[in-house]
Amino acid sequence: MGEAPAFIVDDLLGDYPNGLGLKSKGHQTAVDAGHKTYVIGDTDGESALIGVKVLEKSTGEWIIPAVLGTKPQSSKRLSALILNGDRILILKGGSAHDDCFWFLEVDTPFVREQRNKLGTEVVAWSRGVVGDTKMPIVISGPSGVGKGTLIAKLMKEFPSTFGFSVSHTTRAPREKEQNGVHYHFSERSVMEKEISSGKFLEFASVHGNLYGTSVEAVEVVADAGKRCILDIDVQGARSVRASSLEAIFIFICPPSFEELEKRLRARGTETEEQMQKRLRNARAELEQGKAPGLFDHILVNDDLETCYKSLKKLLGLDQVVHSILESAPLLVNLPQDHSVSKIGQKIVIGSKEASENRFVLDLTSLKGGAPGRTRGLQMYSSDSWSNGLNGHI
Ligand SMILES: Nc1ncnc2c1ncn2[C@@H]1O[C@H](COP(=O)(O)OP(=O)(O)OP(=O)(O)O)[C@@H](O)[C@H]1O
Ligand SMILES: Nc1nc2c(ncn2[C@@H]2O[C@H](COP(=O)(O)O)[C@@H](O)[C@H]2O)c(=O)[nH]1
Repeated sequence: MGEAPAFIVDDLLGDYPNGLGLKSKGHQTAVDAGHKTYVIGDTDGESALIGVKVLEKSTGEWIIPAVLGTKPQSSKRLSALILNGDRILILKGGSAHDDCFWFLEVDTPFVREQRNKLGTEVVAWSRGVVGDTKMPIVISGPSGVGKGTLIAKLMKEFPSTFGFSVSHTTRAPREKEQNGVHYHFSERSVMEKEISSGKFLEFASVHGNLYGTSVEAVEVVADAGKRCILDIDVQGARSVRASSLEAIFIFICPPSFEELEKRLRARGTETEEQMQKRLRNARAELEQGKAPGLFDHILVNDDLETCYKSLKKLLGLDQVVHSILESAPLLVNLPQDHSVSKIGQKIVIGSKEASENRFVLDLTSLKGGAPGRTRGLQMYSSDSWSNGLNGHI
């Protein structure tokens, strides 16, 4: 719990009631959700990032919540509205199309889970991505099976489609491994501290070292408009499966245990002792990989090209791609001074300067959310909507 600040919410806000259950005053906005009021914006007058304070209305107490996810940069004109009682849509006036829609999750399953875990008030940011970016892909399997090789082929053939989630690890870098590219190489004490502060989507002790996927690692890929690939062990896959991140889970098997050992030896990156440890763990992982409900697909990596072809097939990469024009989403920057009104799952956004410029933000097909990005937002001009092209009110 924070100290009561030297202001009350009505002093901060109140000039711009807009009929949406929110009040905003330029750099700040306030939204009611149940018995709490969320004050969002320039809350300390100093930070370049959007801050959040929570007023518990029944007690009049102010709470400074733990804020998860990448925080948005502040904006001079913020609008906000509550959706389904569990998340707040924030519109950042004067921002580019890839930075103007954000969701502050206040009571989603992820936030509730983190609230229980951290024992404190929690909110989580998730940037809204316009268009149909597909859900992340988790690739798992024993050490040496060829996960990295398959992922490298995919990234090489489809560089603008896929992005790699760069994990953190306490293991020492191998020759040719670059910090920030293959892994974020970390000190154990630092990584443990970051784990307890909620920075990681999942983490596990693997072959004697800590490995983990930060929320940011997944968000960076979504922000680049790419589909995220995670190369993680079976424990990590289980944690992601239990988390709120929707993903497709693929397990890679070797054709035989002998072949797995041969590949690991031929790679020549491990000492004999480490290799024995990895091979011991591989037996357990191969058993766990078959656990019902954990993996959506199992691929045997015998002949590399055949396995790669199967991987592409299950990711739908062998299908005819729609024309770019057909699938390209409408991307517009948000005017600084804008009006917002909500009709069902559709948000009508108008420009105060050019009244003919009105757009509809359609939230009907939202996917994902914190941790990670909120995908599936659709934008179209209000003309195409009123002409009946995009469904009825
Ligand atoms: N189908 C295959 N046939 C023969 N060799 C392969 C095949 N796939 C990968 N390899 C080789 O096996 C070795 C291990 O592959 P890779 O490093 O991709 O495994 P990995 O699953 O990512 O391992 P780790 O989990 O330890 O990172 C590499 O030397 C790679 O070139
Ligand atoms: N649970 C997680 N496992 C991870 C992560 N990053 C990598 N891994 C797995 O660790 C082993 C060993 O990798 P190596 O690079 O040391 O050979 C392998 O199975 C990876 O899939 C992670 O973030 N979380």
